[in-house]
Amino acid sequence: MLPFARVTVIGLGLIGSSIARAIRQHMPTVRVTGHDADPQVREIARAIDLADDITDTPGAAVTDADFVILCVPVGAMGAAAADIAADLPPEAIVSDVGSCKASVAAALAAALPGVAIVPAHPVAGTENSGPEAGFPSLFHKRWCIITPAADADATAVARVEAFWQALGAEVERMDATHHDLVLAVTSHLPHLIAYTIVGTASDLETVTRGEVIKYSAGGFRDFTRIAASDPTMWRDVFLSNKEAVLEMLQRFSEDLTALQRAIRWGDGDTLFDLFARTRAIRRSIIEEGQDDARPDFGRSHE
Ligand SMILES: NC(=O)c1ccc[n+]([C@@H]2O[C@H](COP(=O)([O-])OP(=O)(O)OC[C@H]3O[C@@H](n4cnc5c(N)ncnc54)[C@H](O)[C@@H]3O)[C@@H](O)[C@H]2O)c1
Ligand SMILES: O=C(O)C(=O)C[C@]1(C(=O)O)C=C[C@@H](O)C=C1
Repeated sequence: MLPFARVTVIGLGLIGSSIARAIRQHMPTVRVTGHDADPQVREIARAIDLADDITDTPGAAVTDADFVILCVPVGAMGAAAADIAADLPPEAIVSDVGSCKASVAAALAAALPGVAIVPAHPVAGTENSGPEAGFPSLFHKRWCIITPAADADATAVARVEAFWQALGAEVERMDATHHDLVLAVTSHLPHLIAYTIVGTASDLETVTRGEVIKYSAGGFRDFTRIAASDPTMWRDVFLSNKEAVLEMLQRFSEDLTALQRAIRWGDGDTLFDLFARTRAIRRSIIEEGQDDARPDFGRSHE
């Protein structure tokens, strides 16, 4: 049995449009309604036939929904939730896909008192944004972490879990604060490092823009992909997950200082031991099949 019959997606960018496409692929009888605050995005969504209906107002999108997923930047979650509050059917379940969970859970609870809220985070994405960047296999074999409050309705949680499993994801439940700490080191800090290194390289007088492009075939190129990620989304992530990111950044700075010292004092053993350990980590990730599902990594995305 399908977990939901009428799903509404608010925010039709990379993640929202991927969810709409994935529902079409995996649950074709489910009615999908979409809304985006940006009229241009709505126009594109209609042109590419992203959903059964694209509404001009958030209220009209949710009037008969049994499941609403907010797919807007984390800083806009509270406003997007407030926009649907008056028109939400009393039995509807609300979720989100935000990259940080504690701040979003607080914003949703404040805007939607009495509503069944089951926050989720599909740990899958790309550096691209907008309705045309999405693809239906984005969530295949990728983690989706759900972070229900301790007193959340068990049936609502099970239905949201079944929804993500139907889209091909592997679901794990986690406490929101723990999620934010884990993701600070596995996702947020790597983005901060990529933004920094690409910014630093382009600021250096000796590395002209031409040379950055010319010599970016190797490791630097991987950083430029991450550093091309959406500025609004990532500004919001760092402001929303401030405490956890600052804690991980402090730890990272200490480790970087230790490496700086090893280089200064010619301590090759320290460098070699770390690099051998990190190589093993990369290899175990590949062996576990947690490699990349993005279309530009050579997999089919239909
Ligand atoms: N991009 C990723 O890799 C990734 C992965 C997992 C989760 N997420 C999370 O998913 C969410 C969406 O990210 P995305 O990459 O799809 O971004 P995106 O920029 O591609 O799309 C966001 C869309 O939300 C719309 N929007 C903004 N405020 C709105 C509002 N108040 N009401 C309605 N629409 C509104 C924008 O017009 C835009 O079309 C974010 O919370 C992000 O943290 C992103
Ligand atoms: O692969 C990428 O481009 C991503 O940045 C995806 C990524 C990640 O850091 O893994 C980014 C943010 C999300 O919240 C989840 C996934």
